Amino acid sequence: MSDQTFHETKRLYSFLTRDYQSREEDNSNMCDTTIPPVSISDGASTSLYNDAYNEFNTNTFTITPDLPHSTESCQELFKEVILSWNDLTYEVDTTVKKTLETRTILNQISGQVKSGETIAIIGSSGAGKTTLLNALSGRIVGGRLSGKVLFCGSPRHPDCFKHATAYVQQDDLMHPLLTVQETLSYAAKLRLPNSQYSANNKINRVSAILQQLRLVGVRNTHIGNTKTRGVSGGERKRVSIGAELLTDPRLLFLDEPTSGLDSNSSQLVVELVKNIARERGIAVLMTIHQPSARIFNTFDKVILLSQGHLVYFGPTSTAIQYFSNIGYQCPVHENPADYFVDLMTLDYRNEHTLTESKNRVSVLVYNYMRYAAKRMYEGQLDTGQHTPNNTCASDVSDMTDLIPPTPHTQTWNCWMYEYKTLISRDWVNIMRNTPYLVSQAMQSLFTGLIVGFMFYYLKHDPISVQNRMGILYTIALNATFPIIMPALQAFYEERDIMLRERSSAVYRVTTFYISKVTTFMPISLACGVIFTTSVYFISRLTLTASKFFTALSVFSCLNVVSISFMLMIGSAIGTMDVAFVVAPAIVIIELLFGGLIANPTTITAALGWIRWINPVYYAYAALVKNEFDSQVFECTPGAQCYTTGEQVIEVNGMGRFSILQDSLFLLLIAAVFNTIAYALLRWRAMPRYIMI
Ligand SMILES: Nc1ncnc2c1ncn2[C@@H]1O[C@H](COP(=O)(O)OP(=O)(O)OP(=O)(O)O)[C@@H](O)[C@H]1O
Repeated sequence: MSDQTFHETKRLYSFLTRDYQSREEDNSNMCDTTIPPVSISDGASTSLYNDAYNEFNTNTFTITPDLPHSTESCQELFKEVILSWNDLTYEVDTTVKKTLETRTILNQISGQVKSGETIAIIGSSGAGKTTLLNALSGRIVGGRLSGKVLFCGSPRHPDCFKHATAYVQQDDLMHPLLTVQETLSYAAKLRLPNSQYSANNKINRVSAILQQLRLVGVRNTHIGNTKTRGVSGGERKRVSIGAELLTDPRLLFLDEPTSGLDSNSSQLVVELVKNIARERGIAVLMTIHQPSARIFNTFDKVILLSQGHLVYFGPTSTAIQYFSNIGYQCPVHENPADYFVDLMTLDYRNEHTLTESKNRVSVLVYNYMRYAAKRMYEGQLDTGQHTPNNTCASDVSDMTDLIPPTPHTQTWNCWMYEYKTLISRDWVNIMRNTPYLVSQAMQSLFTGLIVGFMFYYLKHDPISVQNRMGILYTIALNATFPIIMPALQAFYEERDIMLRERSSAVYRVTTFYISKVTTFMPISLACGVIFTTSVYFISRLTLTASKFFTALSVFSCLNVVSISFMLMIGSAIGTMDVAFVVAPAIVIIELLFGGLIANPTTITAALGWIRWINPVYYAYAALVKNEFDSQVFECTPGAQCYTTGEQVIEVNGMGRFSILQDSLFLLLIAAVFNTIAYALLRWRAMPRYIMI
């Protein structure tokens, strides 16, 4: 079918599917043939178009309408419409051969989902399934989205919509070291408002979800990931779904919930979701790539998409009949889903197959437009424009005793409760991360012993001056790379979970940020104490209580700066790969200008200022002052060497500030880094979704 035919078909469809009232007003125009039949040299398609046009005018459609006849179907009519969408179109700008082109990803998609209904969005890869799901769930970023989406009959309010709906992402981002029960319990603590749920209520809800999703047998098994063995893929998916169901959403979106699962697990996931949706009156919309025949038949309705166009939207039970009516009879032993997807897929093997498949898709799209227009004309296809009585305010508590009287008015729990829950979750996670803890402790002890014995038993001769400076610089260095890099990796994993949880407004950014600071700092400080103590005692740096504890305090300040720096990099940079290049590059500059490699007083003015913003310089200067203050060195008379520690401090350009001032500068830098990190994290967690 040519582009022109398609365009004309769309015009007709737009006209036919327009709001009933306005169409009534336009009917006279229709009789006056305002939209004339097109004449395009595209045989089959043109003829179909003209047939449809004439059919519409004479009202002699041949497609049998699938009116509900059974009792169950009649009940359908009384279900409330949770979400309806009309003429949903999504366009993005793409650059093709240096020219900017507009690409239409979704093309005038209309439909609706009712309470208790499970609808699958099916199509080949690139058909626009995820885009449609994102558009309906209010998670589209960038591009232009137009059309109308109504939630319970009203335009969506971002906050209310977020709290009343749930989205299960394709990747199950969860803490791998928590058990299934802990994962759900923490989700319940964070997501359910204390004003409506007591601690016991929350425990009961978790138990109910475990039972409903058949997770009781694995309740004490760790979630796991690619590195640690845990529950199976299907169980992990059910945990993800369970965490979302805890809040009793009115509408549940699932992006490819069966991807990566075997057919039995997929079947179980879909069936459980459908049963829970029915029981609780939740409307479910999910994308699915190529479901098995059994799974396909589980869905109440299907949305078949091809190249961003609607090919069929209606009951699963009538899909085969529909396709048969338009000339595509599904073979008896073939999986209908496979058959439909094959029909809707463009065949790129050669030019001939491509043209053929394009024509077929155009015909399918066109036929659906015709079918939809007729159904709408007869008042059977509700695109959700007429839902005046839908307020979604109906109390669904009679469906299950688990649902509280007002399930959708989530309010934030108090700051302290949220913080305590997050910190407790973090500590459980970190304490179970034995490889991380052991490697951090061993690294500190091992390098501490190596450095200590390298400079074993320092004397007070001129050579010991250089060794002392080397050892102090190593202490400063140890508070940079070994602290920043492992923490950065751990932070990225946490950050991704936070961004997912924040997209459902589970907790505040502040509580997340402070909980991270209070988790990472103690561990790095403990490692710092192990390292500094080993070095001090073995190498015999000046061993007085005051000098030792001062060195420990300076080291701790630099640790705090390093953790703040790590948080800033982790918040600023989108991906861990880039962060792992940027962070070391900056730390190397800090070390270069730290005061040992080049005397800071001799560095050119153009670069000399770097030391004033360099935490390593302040830490090293403080450690040098602490060690060399009041020291006397044995210097052979007539030889050129230091006789006092003060000379060392002065000559090496470390005497500008006192130890206290250096420490305060370190804390100031940490405060600046934390402020930037928090602002960036907030910005990153800010929703940029287009919601219509
Ligand atoms: N923001 C965007 N900019 C450019 N192209 C986009 C954008 N969003 C989606 N697309 C394109 O739109 C098409 C549909 O994407 P979508 O992810 O919805 O497909 P899908 O049906 O979910 O495919 P799959 O099953 O492979 O995930 C793809 O070709 C994709 O590249």
